[in-house]
Order: sequence, then C-alpha cells, then structure tokens
Amino acid sequence: MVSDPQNSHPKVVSETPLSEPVKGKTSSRKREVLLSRKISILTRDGPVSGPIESLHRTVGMHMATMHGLKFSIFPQEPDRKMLKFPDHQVAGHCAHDGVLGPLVDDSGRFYKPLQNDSRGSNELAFYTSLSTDARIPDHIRKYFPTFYGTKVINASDGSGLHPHIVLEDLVSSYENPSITDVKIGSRTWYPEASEDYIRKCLQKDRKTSTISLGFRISGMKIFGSKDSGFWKPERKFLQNLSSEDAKLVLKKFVSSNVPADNGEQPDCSFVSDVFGGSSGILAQLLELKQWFEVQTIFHFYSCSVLMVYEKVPVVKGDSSGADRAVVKLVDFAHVQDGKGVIDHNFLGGLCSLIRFISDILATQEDKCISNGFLLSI
Ligand SMILES: Nc1ncnc2c1ncn2[C@@H]1O[C@H](COP(=O)(O)OP(=O)(O)OP(=O)(O)O)[C@@H](O)[C@H]1O
Ligand SMILES: O=P(O)(O)O[C@@H]1[C@H](O)[C@H](O)[C@@H](OP(=O)(O)O)[C@H](OP(=O)(O)O)[C@H]1O
Repeated sequence: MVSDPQNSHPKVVSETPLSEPVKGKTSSRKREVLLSRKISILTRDGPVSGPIESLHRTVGMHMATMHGLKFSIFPQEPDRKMLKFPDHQVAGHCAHDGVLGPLVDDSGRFYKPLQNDSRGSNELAFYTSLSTDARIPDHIRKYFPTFYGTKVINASDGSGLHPHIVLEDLVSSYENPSITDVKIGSRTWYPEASEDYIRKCLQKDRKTSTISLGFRISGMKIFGSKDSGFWKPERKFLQNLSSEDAKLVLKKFVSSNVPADNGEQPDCSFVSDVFGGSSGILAQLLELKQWFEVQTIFHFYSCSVLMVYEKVPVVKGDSSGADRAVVKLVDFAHVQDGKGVIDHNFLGGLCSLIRFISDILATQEDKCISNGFLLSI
C-alpha cells in the first residue's frame, strides 16, 4: 500500500485486481466479481482499506464501507461538473481555491467536509442518531437539515477525494435569501474539552457577545434590491457587537434600507412578515424553546440557529415569503450527550435571542399603533 505524507487528504490509492475478467459476463456475475474487489484509501490518519460493497463503473459510482461508514465514491469528472461553492454561505469554513469547505450540487444537497478529528465523527454520529432517535418529536425534526449520509467526493481544495456529510441544502429553493447564523450559548466550550481548546473558545467568547448576550452573530447576508445586491457585514464587525449593535443588526436583517451605513435607521419594513405571525421566526424559536425546556438528550455546544427568508415574495404581498421565513439548527461538531440534564447553556442563549427578536417586534408594533393614532386625529 502507498503512503504519501505530502498529501494528507483521503484519496483512493489502490484497488485489488479483478479475480476474473468481467467482459461478456452476465450482469449478476459481473456484479459479484466487482464486489470481490478491495479498495485502499489514504486518509490523514493513514491508509485504510475495505471491501467495495457495490461498484457501478458504467454509471460512474461505487460504494464502499470503511471503518463501519458507508461512502459513495464518485470519480473526478462528474463531480467537477455538478458541484460548486455555495453562493449563500454566511459563516464557518468557506471553500475557495485551495481551501477545504462545503460544496453544493444542483439537486439541493449541501456537502460538508468531514473534519478528520473528533469534530467530524461527532457531527456524523449526531446526524446518524438524530435520524433514528424516536425521542425527537416530529415537529422538532423539521428544525434540522435532512441528512443523506456520507459521500466521498473531490474536496474543494483540489486535494482529491474526501468524505463529506451530505445534507439538505437549506437555501437551494431561495432566489435571493437573506440569512443570518447566530451561534447560541454563553459558552462555546464543554467541560471535557482540552485546556487549549477551552482557552481558545473562552478568548473568542469574551471578545464577542457570546458571554454578555448568550449568543453571537457569526454571519449575515441581507438582500437589498436587484440594484444594490447583498449586504454582507465583515466578520470582524459582527464579532464586536454590543447589545445595542446586535439589536441594530437584527433590525437591519428585516429592513429594506439595508446597506444603510449612512446613519439612516433601519426601516424594519419586513419585521412583522418575517419575525411575527403564527409561523414566523419568533413562533419557530418559541417552539424550539419549548423543546429545549424539556429535552435532556443532547447538549448543543457551539451550534447555530440559521434564520432564512426571501424578500421578494413578501414585497409582492405574497404570503409565501413570510411562510418561507425559517429557523434551522446547524453545526453539530461539538454536541455532547445530555446525560439527563437540561441544556441550560443553549436554552439560556435561545431565550436571550428570543428576547431581542420580541423587543424588535414589539417596538415596531408600538410604532404602528402610534402612527395609526396620529393619523386618526
Ligand atoms: N445544510 C446547510 N444548507 C445550507 N447552508 C448551510 C448548511 N449548513 C451550513 N450552512 C452554511 O454554512 C455555514 C457554516 O456552517 P457550519 O457552522 O456547519 O460550518 P463549520 O465550518 O463547522 O463552522 P465553524 O467554523 O463555525 O465551526 C452556515 O452559517 C450556513 O451559511
Ligand atoms: O471550534 P472549532 O470546531 O475548532 O471551530 C471554530 C468554532 O466554530 C468557532 O466558533 C469559529 O469562530 P466563529 O464563531 O467566529 O466563526 C471558528 O472559526 P475561525 O477558525 O474562523 O475563527 C472555528 O474554527
């Protein structure tokens, strides 16, 4: 087997030869022969090998099971054609030339590279248990992206094959989604983590609004108009938000005068469509909170609430815009076993975010009432 310390990413390095030629065989015999083949893959942790469960060279795909995990392996060419960098990623590790990050395809799937340490296996274990755990109520499942297993595909950094977690692409059905990623909790570290990791997290938690507000806005992208396009604040700017700043940024999220760096106050013209109503963002956050008040299965450290909506249908007076204001949970690399204890860290942060959103909504409703009053006299 080949070992290549220069290239630490997984790649197929060998396949055992066919035990007999497949040409001219019946398809079931051909399949049997192909299945008997073994494959070796070079990972960051060294080479691993295992039997190929099925191999369909003609359609360009084969499945392999390694380390108890099932991977579909696609060859280079079809991947390059169908996978691309996400247009609407707002936080986390982003793919660009030479950098490993998520990819999307044109059928609504999001491929998150499996991190090669405990973060990767932890996130995969979480998604796997989520899909089978009967304790998760159905009305709560909709807050998690659908999980489609794992696939080995070409990594975004050009290093070759790499296992990815395959998820529902949460924004594929939106044309110009406005998105924000809010990392929940007043601490992003968990007690069992290494001292170095805790120190790193604490530093960031102190620097950002994590400790003071119980959440930090990790990323945001707001659609302004066809002419102005998107407003995407700098990460550095988002990391230094005071309580007032956080409120202002959340107001901008639901405003039409978005890139208002000219001191203009955000108009909050989408606030009731997006935050309010029986199926708006506030109602969804409250539904999640109800679950967090009782669930003791998981502790969601460093996990984010993603809020997404589309402006255009709201403008057109089409209620589908507001219906499509959704809350999702993402990033489960640091989820821990809840051991029968309420996740106070996440619950506290979620309550704080809910407070901000309710306040913005209430202020706006007050404004409408007083405007109405002024108009009527
Ligand atoms: N299923 C999904 N569909 C669409 N976009 C997603 C999905 N999951 C994540 N994203 C996008 O990718 C961003 C980062 O996601 P995530 O936090 O899972 O990545 P990460 O690299 O682990 O982040 P971090 O660096 O904070 O650990 C999110 O803010 C969101 O914009
Ligand atoms: O804990 P991990 O798994 O090591 O991942 C880090 C963690 O998600 C931090 O919250 C994130 O900072 P932000 O919340 O500010 O995005 C950081 O990004 P960074 O490496 O860009 O600082 C990640 O590396």
